[in-house]
Amino acid sequence: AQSVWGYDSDNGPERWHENYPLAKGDKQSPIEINSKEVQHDSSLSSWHASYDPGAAKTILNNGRTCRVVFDDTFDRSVLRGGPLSGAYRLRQLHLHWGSSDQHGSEHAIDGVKYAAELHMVHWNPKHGNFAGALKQPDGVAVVGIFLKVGNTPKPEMKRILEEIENIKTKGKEAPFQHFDPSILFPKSRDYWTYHGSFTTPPCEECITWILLREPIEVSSDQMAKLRSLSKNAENEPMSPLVDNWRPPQPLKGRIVRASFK
Ligand SMILES: CC[C@H](C)CCC(=O)Nc1ccc(S(N)(=O)=O)cc1
Ligand SMILES: [Zn+2]
Repeated sequence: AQSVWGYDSDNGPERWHENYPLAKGDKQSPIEINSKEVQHDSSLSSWHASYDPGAAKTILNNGRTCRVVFDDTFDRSVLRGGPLSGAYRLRQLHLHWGSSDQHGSEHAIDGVKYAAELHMVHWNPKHGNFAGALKQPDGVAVVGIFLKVGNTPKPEMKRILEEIENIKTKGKEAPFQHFDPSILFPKSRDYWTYHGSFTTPPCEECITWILLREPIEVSSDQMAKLRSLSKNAENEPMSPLVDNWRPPQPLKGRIVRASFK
């Protein structure tokens, strides 16, 4: 029987469409960004995040990623501006990473893959709730931040990585409070934006992607910490949680706009 979707050969991205037909849609994510084909759009305004550190609730390992969950029951932590109209509520953030520093990001820029990619997931409250928002083309907005291995690692990542000890195996969850995720943003607000999908099943095409051009730096040790997470539950055989990324999908004529020249 088809096991639940994942990133292994028997349940990975090449087979998702068997249970999730949207995976073969024509607005799928991630994509390969080719700078030469990007259109600079001077009408794109800058985006603004106003997050309440008190909205952070818990951090969990769901066997596929490490996710921080926020209180999104009212307009408490919101993203606005850029390609968006209205305020989108921050719901969760999570990461995708590789088995080595040379790969792990989902989007690629001119063939360059980063060691990891952090996603901050927001939804449009005009659609009532998250489940309703993912049925709408303007339902969800995800800010993507690339993580690059370098020698001036960003101390702000430490808070998330320190919690990893407490959520080593699938199903583990720990309190994660008083955290403002905007400390993770790089200096530059330059971004690319395009319309796409969840990069995991059910692959709904409801996402306005806002990909930040400037990566944040992490150390190789920090990446090793991320790779010490397991996709198995506590009493199951050890299986490292690595390579939880979907490869780039066909652009199918979509335009990628840049906020910068
Ligand atoms: C039932 C709908 C959905 C499974 C609820 C869970 C969820 O939030 N999924 C999700 C969110 C973000 C991304 S990504 N990687 O940022 O494109 C991928 C999947
Ligand atoms: Zn993601």
